Amino acid sequence: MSVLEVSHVSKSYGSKSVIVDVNLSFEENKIYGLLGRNGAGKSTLLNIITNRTFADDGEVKIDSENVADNDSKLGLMYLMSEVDLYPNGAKLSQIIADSELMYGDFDHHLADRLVDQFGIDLSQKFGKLSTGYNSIFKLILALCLPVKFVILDEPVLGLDANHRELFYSELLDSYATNPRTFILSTHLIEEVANIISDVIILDQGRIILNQPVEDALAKTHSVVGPRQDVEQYTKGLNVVGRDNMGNIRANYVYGDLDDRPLPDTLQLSNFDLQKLFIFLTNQYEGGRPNEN
Ligand SMILES: Nc1ncnc2c1ncn2[C@@H]1O[C@H](COP(=O)(O)OP(=O)(O)OP(=O)(O)O)[C@@H](O)[C@H]1O
Repeated sequence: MSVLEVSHVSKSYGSKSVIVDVNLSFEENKIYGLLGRNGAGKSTLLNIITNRTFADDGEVKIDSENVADNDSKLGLMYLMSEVDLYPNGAKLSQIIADSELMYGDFDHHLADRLVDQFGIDLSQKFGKLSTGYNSIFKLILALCLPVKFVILDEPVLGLDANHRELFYSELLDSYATNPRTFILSTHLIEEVANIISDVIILDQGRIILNQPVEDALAKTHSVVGPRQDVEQYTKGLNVVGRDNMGNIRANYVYGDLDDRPLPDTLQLSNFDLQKLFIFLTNQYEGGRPNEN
């Protein structure tokens, strides 16, 4: 069982702390969603994990071995990001051949299907690809290389809605036939909410949530009804957001409810991951977040 562990990792650029004492454990065969507002530090963290950027403090290990300058461990991860690692003049088929030399087995069967479904021509030169096809090509590499940790930073950048749907369905298909660990960093929370098993929220370089999606959603409660009743019922609870609709008030609670019976005037339901993300990342703006 391969586990990727991030321990006490910190990174600053000049006087700005970008990653602050981050501890994370990525277990085998899970699909993690790494979420965070612009500038939260997601790309920096993924670059540190894959040894493309050096941390000031802390370490990244796979199965208890440090990954820094450790080719056998680095070869277990593939980071797809908007940074292009391939020469503009290289043909896509050549990049696939070179990647296969570097990583070992390449799933040509899956690649052929993806090439066909996305309609990409492998005789093209990398530098001539449109933004969307640049992402599509790198996604094909990510899904077909024999790595245990597939790390995707903004995977659907530039993809149209049809291609995004196709990618999500192919990702799930590929995961089902060949379970491994995926880390998806994205702003399109609604699109990945049903795909990811675990959610990690990074805010100003700190982890403010790290849980199975199911557990996180089970702690979301929207309490709707007359303003006074809502306020009374949610007093003392962890109210992370509020909405007003005329005389009707919605208070959004994250955490456990207490044993008080729900008054007849109030309606209780759960709310979704995107709302939770917005509330938590607004709440902690400039403040001191707590893990979980
Ligand atoms: N090479 C660098 N030099 C200086 N500052 C940097 C560098 N790389 C990143 N930063 C800063 O670190 C912070 C985090 O950037 P990062 O790209 O990791 O965030 P992100 O969460 O991926 O953002 P986005 O969602 O907007 O892509 C930002 O304030 C950014 O300006």
